[in-house]
Amino acid sequence: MQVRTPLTVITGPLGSGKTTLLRHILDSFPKKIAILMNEFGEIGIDTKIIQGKNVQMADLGGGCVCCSLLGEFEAAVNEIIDSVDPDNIVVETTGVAEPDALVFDIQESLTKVRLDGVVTVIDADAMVKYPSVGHTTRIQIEAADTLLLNKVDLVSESELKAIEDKLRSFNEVASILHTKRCQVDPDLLFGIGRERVQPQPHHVHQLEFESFSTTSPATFERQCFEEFADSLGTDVYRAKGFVRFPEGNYLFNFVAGRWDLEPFQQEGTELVFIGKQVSDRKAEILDRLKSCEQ
Ligand SMILES: Nc1nc2c(ncn2[C@@H]2O[C@H](COP(=O)(O)OP(=O)(O)OP(=O)(O)O)[C@@H](O)[C@H]2O)c(=O)[nH]1
Repeated sequence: MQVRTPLTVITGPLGSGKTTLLRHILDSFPKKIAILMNEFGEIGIDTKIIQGKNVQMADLGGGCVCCSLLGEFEAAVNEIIDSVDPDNIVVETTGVAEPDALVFDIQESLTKVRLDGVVTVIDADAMVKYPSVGHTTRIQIEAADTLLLNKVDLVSESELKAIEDKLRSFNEVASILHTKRCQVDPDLLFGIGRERVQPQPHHVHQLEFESFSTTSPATFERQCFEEFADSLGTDVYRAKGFVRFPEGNYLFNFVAGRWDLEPFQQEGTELVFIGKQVSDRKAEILDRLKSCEQ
């Protein structure tokens, strides 16, 4: 009988640290890992961040793996097993995905894998800024075997305790690990051997978030771009991508009003903007960005 490949699902709200966790796993876990990514937004930014790390990748394209891509998902899983025979498969879902349907599908229909565990990354800073837990986040918390309470550097001890109590009220069994930049021993995430069975979900998933993207061959003036980033907070919840300044190329990440720039080898400028009614502000945001071109 063929041994089933263990599959781990990484889920969690937009910008909570899922890609940061993947990068950490790839740097620190000495196994042959294959990654499947599902992104929200037209350009696969995360795929490009992970590429080059000597890892086998499959990009599921735009959309939400929870509701529209299950057939494509199964085909990608089978192809990756047949072509590279990985020790572990890791699936990163988009921040807007509700993982219960995916978990059900893996447990019920996928014959070549077994669900090893679900890791949900939670943004402690966002939980303080937006304390009411939305429907999608709640499902992500409930599905978890491991809850990574991430970004602990941005909140106080008492805030952390309150968040932990809230997580516990939604999920009594998951282990809760506090992390900064998802620095966790990968052995704690793999080999879980999940036995909890997911009942078939019956949700109709309505996307709350919209996104748009832009690309540009231009070089941007850094100070102007930083002012542009400071101004994004009211319109955008999440933005990410690559931007070219005179001094080099950078990875730009914006989550809930905070942003950073990290030197990154990726030519050109391509950015994705995600927010609740972000399409209404598209023209204005792109005009402000264009004014920073050199
Ligand atoms: N201060 C702080 N920032 C963090 C921490 N972990 C991640 N970040 C930052 O949070 C931002 C988003 O991280 P990502 O790993 O891209 O988040 P994600 O969950 O993959 O985002 P989506 O795929 O868009 O949902 C980046 O700027 C990270 O550097 C942390 O523990 N502390």
